[in-house]
Amino acid sequence: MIDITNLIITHGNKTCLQIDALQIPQKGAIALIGPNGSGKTTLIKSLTGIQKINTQAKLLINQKAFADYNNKQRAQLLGYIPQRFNPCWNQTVEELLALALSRTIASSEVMIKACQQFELMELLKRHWNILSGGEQARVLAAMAFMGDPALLIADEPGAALDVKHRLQLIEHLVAYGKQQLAIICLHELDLVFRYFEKIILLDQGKLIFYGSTHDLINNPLLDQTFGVFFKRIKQDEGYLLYPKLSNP
Ligand SMILES: Nc1ncnc2c1ncn2[C@@H]1O[C@H](COP(=O)(O)OP(=O)(O)OP(=O)(O)O)[C@@H](O)[C@H]1O
Repeated sequence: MIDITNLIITHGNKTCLQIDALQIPQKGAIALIGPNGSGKTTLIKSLTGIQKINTQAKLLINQKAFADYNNKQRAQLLGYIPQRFNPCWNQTVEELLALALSRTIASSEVMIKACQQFELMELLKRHWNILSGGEQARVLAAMAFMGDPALLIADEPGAALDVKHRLQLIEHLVAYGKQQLAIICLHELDLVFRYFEKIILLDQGKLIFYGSTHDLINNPLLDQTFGVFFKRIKQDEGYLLYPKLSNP
């Protein structure tokens, strides 16, 4: 479903992202991880068409470059939960959801379902700029899910959420990956190794691992990349990672 070759993103003389080849199938929930500045958001911006890519690169989503889709097709193709969002003016939650709905072919029932799913009913008349960070994150998630996109991308969607809403959102995203493709950038490695079956690991702009969580968990690459020593604690549902700065 996603086919990337020769992707190089530079800013000034710094190469911020270089991916020689990466193919991702059309279903699954994939965690995108890496230290600060490793290129995760740059990859997400490349996938969502926000970042201009080099002319030699091939970046295809369902065999077509993002630029070759029209606006309506893009809305059905892609749902995006950004790290930060500022609406053009200070709209209400209801207006924002209606705007997102108008870009899809979904019925208004889908909007009601999204409101229930993300506990937005009480917030519908509230304006964006008075919402808390976590409330804003739930609105963005609802907007992205409503179109039932083939590809759902989330950039640190749980960062502002309390523990319950964070788990709910991660579970929605992972469940979404059973039918469609969801790529989620996150720093909470415990959640990664508990919920996700596949991982993309970036370091200093390079793709250094793409594969199963099972293959990465005991790989020293994980410790080297993050510059810490992880104690891996096996749980029924996955692994808890306990990081230390020095080798115990
Ligand atoms: N417009 C830009 N101009 C210059 N440098 C940029 C620009 N955008 C990104 N970078 C640099 O590219 C590198 C990768 O940035 P990116 O935001 O993709 O990292 P990240 O992995 O998402 O980091 P974080 O975990 O901190 O969010 C960083 O060193 C960043 O400073």
